[in-house]
Amino acid sequence: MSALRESPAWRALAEHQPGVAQLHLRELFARDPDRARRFSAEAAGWRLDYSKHRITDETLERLFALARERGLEARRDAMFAGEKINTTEHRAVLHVALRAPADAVILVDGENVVPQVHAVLERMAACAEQIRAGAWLGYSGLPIRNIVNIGIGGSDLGPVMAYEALRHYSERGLRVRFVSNVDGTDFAETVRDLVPAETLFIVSSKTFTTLETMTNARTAREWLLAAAEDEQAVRRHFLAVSTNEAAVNAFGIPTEQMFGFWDWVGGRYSMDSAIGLSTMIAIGPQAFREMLAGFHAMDEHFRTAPLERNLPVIMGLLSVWYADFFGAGTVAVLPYEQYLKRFPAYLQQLTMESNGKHVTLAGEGVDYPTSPVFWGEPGTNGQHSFYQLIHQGTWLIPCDFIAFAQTLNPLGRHHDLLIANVIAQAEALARGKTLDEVLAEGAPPELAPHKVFEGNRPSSLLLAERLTPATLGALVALYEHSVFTQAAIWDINAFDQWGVELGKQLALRVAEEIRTTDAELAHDASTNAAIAWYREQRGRAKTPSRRILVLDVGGNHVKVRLSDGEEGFKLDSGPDFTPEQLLAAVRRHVPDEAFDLVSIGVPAPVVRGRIVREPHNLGKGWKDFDFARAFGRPVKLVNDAAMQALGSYEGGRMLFLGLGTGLGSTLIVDGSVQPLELAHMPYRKHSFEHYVGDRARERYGLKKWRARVFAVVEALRDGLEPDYVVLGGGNVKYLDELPEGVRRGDNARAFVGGVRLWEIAA
Ligand SMILES: O=P(O)(O)OC[C@H]1O[C@](O)(CO)[C@@H](O)[C@@H]1O
Repeated sequence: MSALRESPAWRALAEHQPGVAQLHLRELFARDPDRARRFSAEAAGWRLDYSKHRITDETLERLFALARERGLEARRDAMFAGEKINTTEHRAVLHVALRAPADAVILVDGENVVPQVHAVLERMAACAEQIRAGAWLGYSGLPIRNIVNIGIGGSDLGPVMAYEALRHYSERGLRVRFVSNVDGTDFAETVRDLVPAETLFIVSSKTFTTLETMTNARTAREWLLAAAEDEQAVRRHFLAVSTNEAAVNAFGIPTEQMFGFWDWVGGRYSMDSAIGLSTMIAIGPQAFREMLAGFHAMDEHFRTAPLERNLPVIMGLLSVWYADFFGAGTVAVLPYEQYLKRFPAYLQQLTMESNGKHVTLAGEGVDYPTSPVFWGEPGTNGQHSFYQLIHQGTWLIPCDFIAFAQTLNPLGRHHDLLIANVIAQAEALARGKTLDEVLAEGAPPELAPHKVFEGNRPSSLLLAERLTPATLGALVALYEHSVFTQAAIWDINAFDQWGVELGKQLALRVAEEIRTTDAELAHDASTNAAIAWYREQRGRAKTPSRRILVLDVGGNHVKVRLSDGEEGFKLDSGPDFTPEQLLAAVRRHVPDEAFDLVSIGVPAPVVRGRIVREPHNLGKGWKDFDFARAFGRPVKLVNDAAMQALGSYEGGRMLFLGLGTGLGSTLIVDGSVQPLELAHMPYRKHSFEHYVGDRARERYGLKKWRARVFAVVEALRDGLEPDYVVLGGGNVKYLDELPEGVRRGDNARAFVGGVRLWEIAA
């Protein structure tokens, strides 16, 4: 038998448990009207009501005795002193140093680490301010507006949770997203509507070797370079958070753009280190510091409060009580706060990667359950899902209810109802409903047993005034130290994670066996069969085909090109050209099986994929023509200028003017194409097109035409306030100079636009 099970305090608890197991919470409350007050404690803005637990004063005394016997206080002090308590990795465990005030002194190997922490925080703050002010520019000169954190585990869950939790305090002009899974869908869906020129990636990885993160980071690099076409762009669009400078540099991220942390910060304890850079960019340095202050307040409470009033200690001991003495295998975490929707997922790594261990610090097998499974969903959604089992199922599931007095989004009675629900759920779980009560309500006898609630289901109520950066920091620290307390009792190492290694190693081996399709398989029969199945399926599977036929229809020609073909070619069009002629010409030149999708740019106004007026410079029959039917393929129709514009687009708000037979015009705002038809709008004595179209150039001569183009650009720039203007179309070649700040488009970009039509909103 293990030393823990043989210890006097453990034995005392084991002897005491059957008596407590007989007691009902109804009875305990009835006996002691002061129970709620006596079994509540406060710290760092949080109030823990633990009166609805299946405990008596004696239980608590025995649990605190266990904590003392296991040397909890000494272990805690060793952590704060920077001792190498992560014995299997020979590391100190100092996430508490990440939130220590600047004048604190915490030594690791004789060196005070606090100044390093604050130096990194200052660099993070400078970077975050620059991005928030719109002063960090991407390769095309536009400000960064999208932040994508690439990381996994502790390099993802903390940042995601904190961003969601503190969204209310975030800069809404920035889009902050997270990619973690090696499943390509995660990356693809995350960047789907983002413009590379405005997107900054933060590659967050302590080791900078994690398979998932590095695979996603390389894909992000390719995605950026497909648009930027210049390696130099990587510097402007990538930051790194890591302890591995050499690997960061090898990726192409300079050291000035790397934010470091230290081996004494565990991944799941790192959301307040540089790993929180995305959080800081979202909420700003000041709010980030408030969050750190909240963490620190709870750290100080844990470090100094007597065990009997110490929130993390009480929570940790209760966890041990249920896991080891009631056989409760899980704990439900139920935040009644929508902003905390990712908190249960975050806690899963914190609790289970920390305390899901099977040997003691000395390497001996444990003969008692260690970490329970943590899970949960925000209230009230869970009530309409799994609460049934908590109320009437056969498992004992202690619950942590989390709620705030004030909502950040006051809306009618919503918050009163939310809080009424959390209070009522805790009451219902504790109290239950007896058979007599059910019958007294008039339930038919045969139905009565179904309506009985045993009650006596334990829960904690964690309450704070308001969700702020500080209360969030304190909440996370509360759970961190609760985890520490449990590990101290169980005599396990909460700071290593050897359990994730075997799967990683085997995945590498299997990946290689999939790649080299003929390598002999030497796993068990089931594993061999799964690999063989995938090899076969993979060989057969056709990547969903997306070969796009792009048709750029103009007044004189139609340019034709296939997305997987070589050079494009031209067909003749003209003032009598009809859609039927277009179809016939395409069929003559392009085999039907050569494409799956069609993009068509037409010199006519197109609204929501429909031609709304016949083109001026072509024949009749274009409006309402059913191209999808005629081609037998999905077709996207767009105005020809819009198609070229889409190909020239580099983010932000772009006005595109196409100088050709007529005047094409398109505005693209944040990737969304806004149809415009400015050509025939009144301008001076005629219309815009009258002054800058092909006929005007022929009639008035180049000099006048150029001056008029400049005047039209100016007028439209004043009216539409774009970030930049691109002048495209065939006639842009007649302009030697361009108005200031205007870029020259390239006709060939129409093809790119045609392909992009299938990627972004139009
Ligand atoms: O930050 P890294 O080194 O990419 O590691 C990510 C995660 O992988 C683990 O090492 C194992 O899952 C976690 O502890 C860690 O949070």
